[in-house]
Amino acid sequence: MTDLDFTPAPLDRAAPFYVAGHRGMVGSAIWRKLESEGFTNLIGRTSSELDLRDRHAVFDFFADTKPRYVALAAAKVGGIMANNTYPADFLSENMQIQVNVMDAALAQRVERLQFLGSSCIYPKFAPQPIKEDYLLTGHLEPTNDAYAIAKIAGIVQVQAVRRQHGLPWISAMPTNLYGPGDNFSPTGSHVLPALIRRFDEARESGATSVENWGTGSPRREFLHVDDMAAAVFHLFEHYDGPSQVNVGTGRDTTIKEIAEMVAAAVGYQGEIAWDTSKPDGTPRKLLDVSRLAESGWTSSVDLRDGITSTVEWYRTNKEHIRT
Ligand SMILES: NC(=O)C1=CN([C@@H]2O[C@H](COP(=O)(O)OP(=O)(O)OC[C@H]3O[C@@H](n4cnc5c(N)ncnc54)[C@H](OP(=O)(O)O)[C@@H]3O)[C@@H](O)[C@H]2O)C=CC1
Ligand SMILES: C[C@H]1O[C@H](OP(=O)(O)OP(=O)(O)OC[C@H]2O[C@@H](n3cnc4c(=O)[nH]c(N)nc43)[C@H](O)[C@@H]2O)[C@@H](O)[C@@H](O)C1=O
Repeated sequence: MTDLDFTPAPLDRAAPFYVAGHRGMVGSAIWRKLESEGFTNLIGRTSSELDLRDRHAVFDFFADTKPRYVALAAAKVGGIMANNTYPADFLSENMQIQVNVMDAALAQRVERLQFLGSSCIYPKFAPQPIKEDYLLTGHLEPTNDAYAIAKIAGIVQVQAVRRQHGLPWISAMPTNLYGPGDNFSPTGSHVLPALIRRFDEARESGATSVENWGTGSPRREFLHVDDMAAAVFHLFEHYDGPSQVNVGTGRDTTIKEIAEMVAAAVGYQGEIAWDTSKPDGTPRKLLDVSRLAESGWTSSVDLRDGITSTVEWYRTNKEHIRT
């Protein structure tokens, strides 16, 4: 694949910048980051104002607002159980959202677009740490194959637009994320918010045992969402290439260790048990983040500090969170 005649440069702070999914955990963090960088023309729509599955509405929206930059952080998102239970929804809704947004952005010749995928695009048993080049070299993890296929299609759409239309769009592949604005639904969420809520409720009720899913032995890499937003902004200004870029910390930990960190952060002192009838998912997915580091960015939020501040955020906001 040939590269484009384009050198990344500072973005124009006054240009219209659409953050798709600006109320979600990642989109809201990107919005905060852009505000702090001085952007004055941010555009956001909730899903009830603009359903991104509605192709005509999306084309009208892009024609009206004519964004120059787009961060595509709108998606149907969930943890291992949600992905495993509703694969048809995860595939169909994500395909519709990303195809509509990218087609409408192409119609308006949007200058810079960044598509967000996920580390689950890589083969279940990929060598660790996982390099960008390992994409499509093996079978996917079955609990999230439908979601992963939609995300892989998004990467290929970005590459195809670059090749056919010469627009310098890019893709970022985040590892597991957490932080303020997360989804704390007991059945639909990812592991960190699920455990924060479960352990905090156990501490409040005086429960002596808490049961988590799987064996606790899988390893995961966790990145704070403020770091993610900083990486997205960095890539807009410093990266241009057809390959997706991994975004993570380069360090992972077992789910058992995560449970112990969360228990300590919330002050829960009872037993930690494991329901091995629930799926473990992929055994390990540690990203190789050297491409991102070479472009000049590394993460900064320490995991224990990030968990502590997320527990504080949860306690302050638990009356209003998504359940
Ligand atoms: N959370 C994680 O651990 C990870 C996330 N990612 C990726 O990051 C991106 C953002 O995820 P995250 O912020 O966690 O997810 P959230 O669920 O927090 O946010 C998703 C956002 O997408 C919007 N959205 C969903 N469906 C539609 C629709 N039909 N029309 C319009 N908007 C819609 C929602 O809008 P509204 O609130 O208005 O309904 C919401 O703001 C996704 O692409 C995800 O795949 C990647 C790796 C890990
Ligand atoms: C970001 C990523 O998110 C999902 O994949 P995942 O990495 O498996 O993420 P998870 O956070 O759901 O689980 C991580 C691990 O933790 C264990 N676990 C224990 N107890 C709970 C628990 O209570 N909830 C959850 N969700 N997991 C739990 C769980 O069994 C697993 O071993 C996919 O949607 C995928 O598509 C994707 O992109």
